[in-house]
Amino acid sequence: MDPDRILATFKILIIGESGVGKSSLMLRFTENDFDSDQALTIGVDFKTKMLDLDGVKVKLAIWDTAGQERFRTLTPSYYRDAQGAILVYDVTKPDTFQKLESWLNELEIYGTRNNMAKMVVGNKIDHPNRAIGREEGFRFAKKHRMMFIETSAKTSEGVKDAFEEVVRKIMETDGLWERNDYGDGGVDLHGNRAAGAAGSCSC
Ligand SMILES: Nc1nc2c(ncn2[C@@H]2O[C@H](COP(=O)(O)OP(=O)(O)OP(=O)(O)O)[C@@H](O)[C@H]2O)c(=O)[nH]1
Repeated sequence: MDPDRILATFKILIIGESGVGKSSLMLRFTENDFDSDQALTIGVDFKTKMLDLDGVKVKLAIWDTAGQERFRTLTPSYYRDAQGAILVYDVTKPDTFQKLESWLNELEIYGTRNNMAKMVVGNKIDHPNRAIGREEGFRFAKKHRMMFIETSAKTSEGVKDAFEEVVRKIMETDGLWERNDYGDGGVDLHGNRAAGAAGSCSC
């Protein structure tokens, strides 16, 4: 098999309250960058990234939505067909942790795949004003049968692991994903051209 072939494309959502660092996590993961003045998201933004995981290439389409209600549109289409979701809270802001329950509800209402891989992420652990302990985050995730990790988009701690664990979980879940179809000519229609490319969704 051609080692450059992309096995599959996975859609991963990032959800959570405004300001928790969703766009920053996406920027850190896709471009290894951080902006301390990151602008808030209006509507939806997405980026793609190629990932080589244990010798297998997959393409990730990462969707980042506005945390602020008034900038949230297109909700059902945002959730449609997603195989993975990252639910983010800010470890310095207890209200963002408490709101996780309603984000989880939204995921259950609009998600179209019931065995979606879900990861709870406590972000901003570099910050001195931590208010939610690691154990608390872990307990919430365990209660809802989700994975858990703490991160800092600023220092990059945990960010790669968060995305990679979601991808691993998707890959090991039967029926959650399909192989890319290259047709009989073996031409990679989705191929490396898209690697690392970024774009905005106008759908
Ligand atoms: N110290 C610290 N600041 C962070 C971290 N992640 C994000 N920030 C900052 O927190 C602020 C909000 O980050 P965003 O990435 O815009 O948050 P968001 O969740 O996408 O917000 P919305 O677009 O409104 O939904 C920005 O000023 C970021 O620079 C982090 O890990 N540590």
